[in-house]
Amino acid sequence: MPTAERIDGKAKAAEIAESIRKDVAVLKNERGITPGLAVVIVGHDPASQVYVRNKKRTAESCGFHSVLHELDADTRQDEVLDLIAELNNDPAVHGILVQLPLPKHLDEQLVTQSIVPHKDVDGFHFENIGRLTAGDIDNAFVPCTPAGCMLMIEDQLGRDLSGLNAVIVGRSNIVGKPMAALLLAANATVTICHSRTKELPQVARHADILVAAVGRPEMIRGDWVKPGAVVIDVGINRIEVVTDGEKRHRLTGDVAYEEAANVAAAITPVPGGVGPMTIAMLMANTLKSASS
Ligand SMILES: Nc1nc(=O)c2c([nH]1)NC[C@@H]1CN(c3ccc(C(=O)N[C@@H](CCC(=O)O)C(=O)O)cc3)C=[N+]21
Ligand SMILES: [Mg+2]
Repeated sequence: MPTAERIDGKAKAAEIAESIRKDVAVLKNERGITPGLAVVIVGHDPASQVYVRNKKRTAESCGFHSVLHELDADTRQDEVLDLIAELNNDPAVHGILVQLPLPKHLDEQLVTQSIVPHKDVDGFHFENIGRLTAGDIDNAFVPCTPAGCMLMIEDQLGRDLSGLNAVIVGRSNIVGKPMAALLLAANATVTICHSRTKELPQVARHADILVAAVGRPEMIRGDWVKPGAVVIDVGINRIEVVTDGEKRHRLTGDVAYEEAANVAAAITPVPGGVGPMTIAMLMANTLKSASS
């Protein structure tokens, strides 16, 4: 029997969306502002299309103005940059998100840095990364996935993580690095691990807060987890399983859930954990942009 609390990201995200919906009504009534979110997707990757549709649906349920720009996979870089320039200048658009990954012929860095920082609701612009890293968090857009993880960690442990060891497995610009900045700002002692880290299981076992963001299905086993730890599973891996002779796809995280749940105090499931919280934080960032 797993003893850990299952952290319900889906339910928490729904509560956040409900609260945003109320704030949007007030913003419309008092200032005549409707938050606007523009999502740009290039190409036809099925997983990306699922995420983008989720984002659009949630934005509409929050009362936002939501526009989806679907570009062909062979769209030229200058055409993408022209669209972003148009959205940068559109007063009805408060947030711009370009879905990653982009097709190989496009320069992701050039594209993400072309979004004006005050509409960069993904928090990928260097100005927002700089503010976050320098501790000017209130004036930054914080990347949505680590922001969502942080809210779930706060629910478990409070806002001051003094004396606690946080271990992040994964060093991406989108998750690992901003997650480290947020945990550090909350006074945790932070270790970032990656594929070149020696004796990873041993390092992980020191974690009071373990964040898994590697993109390898169920890599983190039960015996990597310190008893009583809070485990945040950022991984979203589609794996093939065979049930009754039929091939199916199943979603799984970077953590072997059942094993870890026997040791941890609390753990996020996949699906229904970090994913929905990521979308909720995108809505929160867009509302913040429209309000300021
Ligand atoms: N510019 C940009 N910003 C992003 O924030 C961004 C991105 N590009 N590219 C891809 C990743 C991934 N991502 C997810 C968001 C929600 C779920 C989500 O809602 N997941 C559901 C399950 C959805 C399913 O069935 O696939 C869940 O975990 O419960 C997953 C993944 C945002 N990303
Ligand atoms: Mg994000």
